[in-house]
Amino acid sequence: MASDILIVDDEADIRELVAGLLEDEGHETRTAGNSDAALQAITDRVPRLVFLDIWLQGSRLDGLDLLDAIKAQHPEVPVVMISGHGNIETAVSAIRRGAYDYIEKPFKADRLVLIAERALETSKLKREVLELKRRSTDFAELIGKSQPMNQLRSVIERVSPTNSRVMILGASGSGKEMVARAIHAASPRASGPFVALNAAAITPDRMELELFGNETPPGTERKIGALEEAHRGVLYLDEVADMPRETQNRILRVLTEQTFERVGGSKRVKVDVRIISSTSQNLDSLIAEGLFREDLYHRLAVVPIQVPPLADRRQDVPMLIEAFMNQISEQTGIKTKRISDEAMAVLQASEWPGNVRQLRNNVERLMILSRDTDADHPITADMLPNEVGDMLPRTPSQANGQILALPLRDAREVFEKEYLVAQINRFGGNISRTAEFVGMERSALHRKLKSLGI
Ligand SMILES: Nc1ncnc2c1ncn2[C@@H]1O[C@H](COP(=O)(O)OP(=O)(O)OP(=O)(O)O)[C@@H](O)[C@H]1O
Repeated sequence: MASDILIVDDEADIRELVAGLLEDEGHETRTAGNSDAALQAITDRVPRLVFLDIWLQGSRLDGLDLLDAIKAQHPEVPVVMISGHGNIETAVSAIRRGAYDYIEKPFKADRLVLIAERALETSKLKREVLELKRRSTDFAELIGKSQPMNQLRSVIERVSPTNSRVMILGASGSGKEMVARAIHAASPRASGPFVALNAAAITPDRMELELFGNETPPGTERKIGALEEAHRGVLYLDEVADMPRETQNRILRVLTEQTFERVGGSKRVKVDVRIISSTSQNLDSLIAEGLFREDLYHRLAVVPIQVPPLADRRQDVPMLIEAFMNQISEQTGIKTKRISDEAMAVLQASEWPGNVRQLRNNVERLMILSRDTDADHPITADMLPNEVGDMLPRTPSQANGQILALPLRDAREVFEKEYLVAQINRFGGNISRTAEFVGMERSALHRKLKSLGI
């Protein structure tokens, strides 16, 4: 796992030795010979790990004071103390003050590398735990075998290894963030961070702070912005169209210059971040209205990816329901249930304007509401939440009572047409499966469709 490591020691040969050993392991290193240079390096970009000498000769702050200063601003960054022979006690007290570990001079190369790997791994795990807690979902895998899903998967496979900026377009709840995570997981940045920022959930006045972080007086904790946090990883800008115009201008600068300024700061911070953005809005009209910068769109959407709404891949509904049931059962201990064919037909035919998220919420509701019913009793259509029934497409003839104005023969034809169109949609255009379900021979169904003009 390549990481940005800062080595602080007053002796140049120790600095070079440590840096050389870590670089041989594929890490990126920076060095500082005194406390001010170290603080400056941290200000330039927050490292993932610091090696810090306890005795910093000729420095404004000694090692322990510098440790305090680093911990005050960046409690999450692990610091490994480098101690001389005679100051093990000081090293132990450093651990009480928040150092991750210490290494004694003269040290063996293996031990140094091992401590670095362990410290990086621990802080990565901490980040991941935080991230998992924050995420409402545990799914790493995109579920669905429909043609639109297979197509989406192949686009993800092709775009992941590149460093191209991707813009994910699709309705709310359709799985845009999951796609972004899948790209990250399959990319060379997989071991780096995935930082998500939802522009729709942040007030415009906090936007810049969240994105760029700030600079505060020494000794006070400062906010690390999402861009800095995502160094060597991916920054996911969710609902990018909700970004204030002013922030759009600044993002555009970041994209052209690969550097940015923190709020209240004057220095340029350099980062290596792949940006994946998403929107559920129609960007063309926002661009036409002057609400979204067209040049920013072109920079962000080097590869646009469209995520299909659930209504365009109804065949995936049973598979999604099964996966959600298993997942919810694992999390809550509620047993999974069988769903009757009739209830499944309703679930598959519904419109799902809130897409996969809405489906998942309904599965959860269903499981909770039916938890006390007999385990062998399947979920039937009358047990479905009203919300599901309300989403069934209203056929035009039902909607305007037209059918009542027709003789039986014509009414039957209207009904057959609407019924078959709905079934074909439900099975994603697959005639064999539709025929099987409606109880007709495939060839008979073909003839029927032809005679009805479908
Ligand atoms: N193909 C899929 N397989 C499994 N779960 C999915 C799939 N698509 C979406 N989900 C689930 O649906 C929910 C919504 O997905 P996600 O947050 O990725 O959607 P989104 O399009 O980013 O939503 P929003 O527009 O609200 O940000 C999550 O719980 C996610 O796990």
